[in-house]
Amino acid sequence: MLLFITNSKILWGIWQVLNFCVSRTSTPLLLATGVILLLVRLIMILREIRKLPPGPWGPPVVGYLPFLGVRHKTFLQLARSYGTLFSTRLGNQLTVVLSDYKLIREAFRREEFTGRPSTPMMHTLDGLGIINSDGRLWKSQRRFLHEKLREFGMTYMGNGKKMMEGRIKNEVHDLMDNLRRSEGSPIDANPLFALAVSNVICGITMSVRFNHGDARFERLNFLIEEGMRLFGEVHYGEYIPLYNYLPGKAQAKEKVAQNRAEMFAFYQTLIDEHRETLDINNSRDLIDVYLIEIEKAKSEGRAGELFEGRDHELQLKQILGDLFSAGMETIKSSLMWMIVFMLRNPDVKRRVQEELDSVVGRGRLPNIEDMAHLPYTETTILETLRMSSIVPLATTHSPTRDVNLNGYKIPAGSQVVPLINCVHMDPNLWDEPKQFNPSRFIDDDGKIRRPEYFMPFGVGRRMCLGDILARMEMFMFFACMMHQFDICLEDGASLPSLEGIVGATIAPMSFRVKFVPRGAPEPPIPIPDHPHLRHVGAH
Ligand code: HEM
Repeated sequence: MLLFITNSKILWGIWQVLNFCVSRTSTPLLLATGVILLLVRLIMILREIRKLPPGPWGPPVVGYLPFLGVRHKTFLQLARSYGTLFSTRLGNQLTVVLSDYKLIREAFRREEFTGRPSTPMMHTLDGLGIINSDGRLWKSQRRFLHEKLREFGMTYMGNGKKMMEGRIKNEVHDLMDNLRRSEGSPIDANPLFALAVSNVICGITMSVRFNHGDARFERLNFLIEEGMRLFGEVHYGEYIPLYNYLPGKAQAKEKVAQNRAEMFAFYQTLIDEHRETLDINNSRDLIDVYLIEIEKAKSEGRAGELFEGRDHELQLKQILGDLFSAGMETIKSSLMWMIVFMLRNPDVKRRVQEELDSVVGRGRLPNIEDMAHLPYTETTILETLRMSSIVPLATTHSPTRDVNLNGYKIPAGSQVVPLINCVHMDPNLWDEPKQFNPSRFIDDDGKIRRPEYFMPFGVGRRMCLGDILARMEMFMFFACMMHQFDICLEDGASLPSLEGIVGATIAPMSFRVKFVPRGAPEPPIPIPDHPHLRHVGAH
């Protein structure tokens, strides 16, 4: 049945042939011709299907969509039944799921897998930015951002590293102060971590820093959270376009667009302010870098080619949005998971604190230089990333042409997802994968080892662009928090759940925690602001 519906063009052709025959021939001959044609077509379609990876197929139109539930969990179950490369149809989208790390690596290092699927949501975003763009625009933007972000300190080397450490330290100090203000009473730490992490990425991209309680920051966060919720509401429309025309769904989609417009208006104000004070020989942040690039292209007469002919400022605004959403939620969720795992594993917590006390001492805060001497602290972060797999399906890839993978055909335009949570919990790769054990990342001579099946940042050509920043940030926030505070539950409270909330990332469910200062409180160390950083809002 599914085959007949999905091949309506063929049916139409057959119908035409039959009509033609009716007018010229007798009924039995007509029927025989029709049946033969249908059988031939059926065989051709079945042959095509046999080339696809195996997998479950659902009813016509909706496919496996009604049985999907929580995607990464359902895919994990299906991988157990159908193997490490399976496919299924979700609405009108063929989805291919990879859960073998070698296969994921093999696929994602190939140019053909750098495409993004063409879905209604992608159309809303207009293929702009970095995360949802593909083809030449993505390639040029990836190269450009890679180079420019290194200049802003997303590197482990040289002055850039120092500059980035300075920025992060500012936010670490602020966060420590805010946590200390709670005076050891139970709090929901989520908003404080969100603020600190946002300030790092907003500093790099727009020279903006928000203070606690800032209305603009709260609005931005609200828009992002509402965006996620609305995206969930219209999610089925990604697979069945007609779904978005159901009552209520069109409004949700409209609201997504309105929210995006409001965020873009915020970015536009900052772009305009930057343009007024632009010094083309000295870029303060990523907005300046883009404005200088635009000016340069204009003066060299190649403005029309810049960003593959797309609107320059729209592209810049989408880049700002992409980096804010990619760089904020991921790190905040990871840090919140670190707190969860520390509460659930007091022995690990104690060992991290012992290591910090013996290597760093109590007289100063940890810094990036200490990272190399704190293997247990670092591997506690790695183990958190492994167990939480906060981006379990990475971002969806889509082959730009029909490709062959492991003997199967992966058609152009299909959706290809890596099942990172499956790789991270595979008992054939990890000893007792459900146990929280940072030492698994430390080899016999005490060195940290990152096996190739550890892939929290994805792999290949579209691997995370912010992994260096993420590692630095997570280390600084986590090490300083553990150095300064004992993390405890309020009396009688149960341990926070390992079940996460599925949104853009998998974040821990809300919980309250006490930050009890350890030893003498650290005197605040004044660190000069980045010269261009603007403070927004009231303390
Ligand atoms: C714990 C923190 C983070 C994790 C776990 C993480 C994970 C990921 C993953 C799994 C992908 C998709 C890879 C793929 O599709 O194959 C990705 C893409 C991306 N990430 Fe991250 N990320 C983190 C932090 C950051 C930060 C701080 C930034 C900001 C600079 C960032 C920027 C990006 C961008 C721009 C992409 C898209 C790259 C592209 O499409 O070419 N990420 N990240």
